[in-house]
Amino acid sequence: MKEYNLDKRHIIKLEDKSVDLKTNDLHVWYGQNEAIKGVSLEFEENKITSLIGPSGCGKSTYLRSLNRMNDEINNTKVTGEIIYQGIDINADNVDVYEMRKHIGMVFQRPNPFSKSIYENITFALKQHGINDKNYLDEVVETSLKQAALWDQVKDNLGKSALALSGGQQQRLCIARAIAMKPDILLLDEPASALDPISTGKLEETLLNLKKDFSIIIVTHNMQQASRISDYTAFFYMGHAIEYDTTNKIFTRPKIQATEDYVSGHFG
Ligand SMILES: Nc1ncnc2c1ncn2[C@@H]1O[C@H](COP(=O)(O)OP(=O)(O)OP(=O)(O)O)[C@@H](O)[C@H]1O
Repeated sequence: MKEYNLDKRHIIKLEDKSVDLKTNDLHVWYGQNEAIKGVSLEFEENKITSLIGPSGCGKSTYLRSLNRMNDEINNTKVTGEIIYQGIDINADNVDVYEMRKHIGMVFQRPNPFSKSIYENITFALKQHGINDKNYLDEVVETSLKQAALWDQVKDNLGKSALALSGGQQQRLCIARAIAMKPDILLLDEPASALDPISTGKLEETLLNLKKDFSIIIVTHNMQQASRISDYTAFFYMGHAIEYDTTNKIFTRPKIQATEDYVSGHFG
C-alpha cells in the first residue's frame, strides 16, 4: 500500500461564484473514531458536485452531515460550520426539520413509503400542514415531471409505489425530495442499486434538475462523476484532499493520490 502525504492538498475557492452551501473546518466523530477531519468546501449554486474516494474515506458521513442526518446516529459529534444562506445550520438553535425542507436527501437504496405514488409525494407536505388539493395535485405533477417519471405514472397515481421498478422508485424518491422545493439535493450513491439503463435515465434526470437545484452526490462510479458533475472532491482518510472542476480532477489532478485514484492505480 502506497503512503500518501496527507498534508498536500489542492482545494479551490469559488470566489467569484454563487455559493449555495459551504463547510468550514467540519469534523465528525463516531465515538472515538474521527471520520471527518476538518473539511472546508464550497458548493456552487445550480451545479453538480461529486464526492469521490475509496471506501471508508468519509464521503457518506460528510454528505449526511450537510443536512444533519448524522444527528440521528447515537454517539456522533459534529463540530465546525455548515453555512447555508449565511446561517450556520450546525448551530444548536437551528430547527432541523425546517432546514431539511431546504436541503433534501435521496438515499442509496430506493426507499419509497408503502403508500400510493401520490401519497409518497404529498406525505411530507401534509405533515407540514399543506392540504389544499389543487396545490398538492400541482406539486405531484411538477415533481414527477422534474424527476422524469410523470409520463409513466400519470394514469396510475393511486398505485402502490412498491409496484414500480427500482429505477422508477429511485426517481419517485427524487420527486418526493423535490416536492418540498428544496434548494439543495444530497444524493448518496443513488444509482448503486440500479441497472445501466436506469442509471442512464437517473443521470439524465440529475442533469435536468441542476437548473433548479444544487446537487451534491456521492458516487463510486468514476464515469458517472465525470459525465454529470461540474465539480469533484476527492476524499481520503477523512480529509478532502483535492477539489476542483471535474475536468481538472480527471485530466490534470494536482495531487498524486487523486491521480492514482481516478486512473485506477490507487493504493
Ligand atoms: N453509523 C456509523 N457508526 C459508526 N461508524 C461509522 C458509521 N458510519 C460510518 N462510520 C465510520 O466512519 C468512517 C467513514 O465511513 P463512510 O461510510 O462515511 O465512508 P464512505 O467513504 O462513504 O465509504 P463507502 O464508500 O464504503 O460507503 C468509516 O471508518 C466507518 O466505519
